[in-house]
Amino acid sequence: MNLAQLREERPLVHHITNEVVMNFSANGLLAFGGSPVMAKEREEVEEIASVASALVLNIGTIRKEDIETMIKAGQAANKAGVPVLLDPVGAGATTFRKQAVQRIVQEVDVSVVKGNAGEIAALADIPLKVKGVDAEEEGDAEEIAVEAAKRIQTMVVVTGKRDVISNGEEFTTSSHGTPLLGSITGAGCLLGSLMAACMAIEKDKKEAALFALEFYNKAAERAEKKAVGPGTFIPHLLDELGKDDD
Ligand SMILES: Nc1ncnc2c1ncn2[C@@H]1O[C@H](COP(=O)(O)OP(=O)(O)O)[C@@H](O)[C@H]1O
Ligand SMILES: Cc1ncsc1CCOP(=O)(O)O
Ligand SMILES: [Mg+2]
Repeated sequence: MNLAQLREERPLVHHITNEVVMNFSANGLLAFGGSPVMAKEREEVEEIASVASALVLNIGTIRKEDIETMIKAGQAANKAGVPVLLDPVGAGATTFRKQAVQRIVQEVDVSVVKGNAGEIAALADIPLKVKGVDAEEEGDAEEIAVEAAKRIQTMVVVTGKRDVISNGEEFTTSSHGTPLLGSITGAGCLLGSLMAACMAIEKDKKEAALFALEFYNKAAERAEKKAVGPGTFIPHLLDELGKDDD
């Protein structure tokens, strides 16, 4: 994965995402070196998705009418060869969310699904308890990642204390980061934006996902050292995302 190339090209990442994190994701992606655009009007999503360098579908505050919009955008991206990242936020919390993401993975050729253990387990119908948008128990992240990737036939990234990437046959684990990431909202969503930007530059999806995971979590480790709490962690994280990896 060539970070200098990413920062030179500034890939345009089209987001159909939740209202909670829009601003944070845009700022974090800009700091990293990408170019964000948030657009969810059904009339325009196909046009934007097909000229973007990557598409993020994040169901955090999804409403019924948004499902169709996400599918349209995803299919336009597929036609144009634009990679699609799905974040099944809160998929384990309600039947509505679970069915929405299950429909999206059926109708869109999703390049990578990234979520916490509870969300990925729900999407793949693997039993696990969840509460709201956070996983209540991590379960076996490796087992969930491999089984989910096998069932939905796409690359899966399970995030948490340990992050696991799997294609359904093998898995790779990464253990960087800080629990402070769990004290701010949008930490997972922003990781998805970075991963999508990396997929625009690096065609090997696993390499792109692993680079984004490690770069992001190492930036968070550096930010933690400078922060006094979640409030000051956020600006330090944004600053660290703009630096080179060590
Ligand atoms: N306890 C932890 N220790 C280190 N890193 C963590 C921890 N929990 C989450 N992370 C990191 O925070 C980011 C968001 O992960 P997670 O909290 O699972 O997502 P979400 O916010 O979508 O639930 C990931 O980069 C993950 O590696
Ligand atoms: C709190 C909340 N509620 C709906 S979407 C959202 C943001 C979730 O962000 P993340 O999954 O990155 O923690
Ligand atoms: Mg999340």
